Amino acid sequence: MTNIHSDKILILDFGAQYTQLIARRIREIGVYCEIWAWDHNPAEIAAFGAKGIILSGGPESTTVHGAPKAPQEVFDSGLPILGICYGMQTLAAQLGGATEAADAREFGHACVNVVSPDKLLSGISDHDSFQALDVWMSHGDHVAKAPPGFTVTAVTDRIPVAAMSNEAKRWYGVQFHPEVTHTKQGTALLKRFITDICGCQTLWTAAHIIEDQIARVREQVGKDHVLLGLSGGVDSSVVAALLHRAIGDQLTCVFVDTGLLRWQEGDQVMATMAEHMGVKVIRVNAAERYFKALEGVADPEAKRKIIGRLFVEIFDEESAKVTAVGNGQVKWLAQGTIYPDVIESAGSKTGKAHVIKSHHNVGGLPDHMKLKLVEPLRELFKDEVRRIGVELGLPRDMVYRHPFPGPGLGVRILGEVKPEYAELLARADAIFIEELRKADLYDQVSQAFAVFLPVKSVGVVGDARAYEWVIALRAVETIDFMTAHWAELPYSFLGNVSNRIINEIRGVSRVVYDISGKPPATIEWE
Ligand SMILES: Nc1ncnc2c1ncn2[C@@H]1O[C@H](COP(=O)(O)OP(=O)(O)OP(=O)(O)O)[C@@H](O)[C@H]1O
Ligand SMILES: O=c1[nH]c(=O)c2[nH+]cn([C@@H]3O[C@H](COP(=O)(O)O)[C@@H](O)[C@H]3O)c2[nH]1
Ligand SMILES: NC(=O)CC[C@H](N)C(=O)O
Ligand SMILES: [Mg+2]
Repeated sequence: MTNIHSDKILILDFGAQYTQLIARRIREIGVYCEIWAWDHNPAEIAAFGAKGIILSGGPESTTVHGAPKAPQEVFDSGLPILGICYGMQTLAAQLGGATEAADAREFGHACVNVVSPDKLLSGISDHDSFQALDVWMSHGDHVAKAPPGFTVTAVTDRIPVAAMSNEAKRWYGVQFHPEVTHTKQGTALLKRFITDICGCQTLWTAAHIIEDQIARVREQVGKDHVLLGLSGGVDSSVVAALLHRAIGDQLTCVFVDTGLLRWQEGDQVMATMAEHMGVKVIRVNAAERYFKALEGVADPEAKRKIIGRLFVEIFDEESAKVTAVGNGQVKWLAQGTIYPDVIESAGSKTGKAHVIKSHHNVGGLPDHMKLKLVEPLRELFKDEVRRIGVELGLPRDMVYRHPFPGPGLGVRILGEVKPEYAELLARADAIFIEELRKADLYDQVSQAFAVFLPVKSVGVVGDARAYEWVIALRAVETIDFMTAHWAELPYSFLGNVSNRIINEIRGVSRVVYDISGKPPATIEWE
């Protein structure tokens, strides 16, 4: 980002899936921050002028020889340090404590008992009668012994050190993840660290981010014409509004009907766009092309790559047809890529995270693209994007729509994609969404959809044997889509949806409900 007048926090990234989330929380609190790889040139640390340093989590293990370490400059800086998960483990390992890999793994919710409140933890609790925190954990290793000079400030019933600190040095460590929303007091803890311990002022706001991005886009594209992949979803609609404001008629949008969209979505998207956006949109009907390219392909990553490649091919073709405004050339492809797309595809700037799945708009991009990318939301999260959308004046319905992945039904039909499966799934999905709206549950879940399982199961329909497909329903509650709870929808509601799907859609004999959290499951099935 551009130079701004704000106190700063430096995050050193050890490759956690959640590193960007730490940055997000800090920006939400109103403080500017940057993420650097843990092995970034340490000589730059002092010059950066941070008021505090956060060491992120990460997939490596400090118990293995050659594990990543915080550079000595971090300790020499005299700044407050907060180690999170791996970050705390490396503090322990580097400062004379001990870590071990044991069976006491913790994934998901844990209750942390505060045994010796310090400046970070004092007065923060989820319970009235004793001081304890409901937190989110994701670790296999743990700190077995705090280093000299450190006090163990919290424990769980599974691990001996859930938090520790050396208050004289202002060095803190937590095994849990304060940055994820499922750690209830997480933001309070981070705020405590950033404002009370590091002494930062909270002046970095959402309006700043819009201004900053508009300035950056103008600088980046100059007088060139930009083509935007517009899906009708939240992210690309917000990009459309942002670019419209930044570069006006130097923008043309392309909406691709992949045949893998929600039921009758193509028409709806075109209607909404014409009504609200006031930008030029070209619709490309490409269903046959997608089905043909996906024929016989069952592997999720392979499917994602094919879908991504076709998107880019189509954008490339369309760019040749556009009558460009400005200096007469389409040079840029804009996309509504947001941070979760990037991090799960291991495209993070620091390159330390592991691949979870290749989002079509990130991992799926071919090496030699004719167009260059403009992705103003690339470092932001969904709720930040929504706030920006509201600030830019987009309609509420559009901004609060459930997200829909670019590969669409392509990753919700497990295994090989066939047109008949897509139709059946789109219809089942439409029933589920319609019922959610009717029951006033749509806004209470963050994302809901149906999944097609290529599994046949026996049923009895009108006294006759049926041997048909299975539909899974998925609904989750989440703020940032990085972690999620399955939604506890009422049984009667689920029963009703199941009845409708089985009765109204020929070829489905069974409906199941997905009760997996993220982690370990992802939101989409592929
Ligand atoms: N059918 C499509 N036509 C054109 N571009 C698309 C299409 N689907 C996805 N894209 C591009 O890929 C990007 C990523 O898709 P993604 O689904 O994550 O975002 P979105 O559709 O804009 O928002 P949402 O997450 O709310 O669905 C989009 O922002 C858009 O640029
Ligand atoms: O545009 C997209 N292209 C993709 O390839 C893709 N894969 C997942 N998603 C959406 O991202 C969020 C997190 O999903 P996962 O937990 O399945 O990774 C959820 O909201 C998913 O719907 C995608 N969006
Ligand atoms: N999330 C983390 O930082 C995990 C740290 C380390 N890899 C462990 O499993 O304990
Ligand atoms: Mg989408």
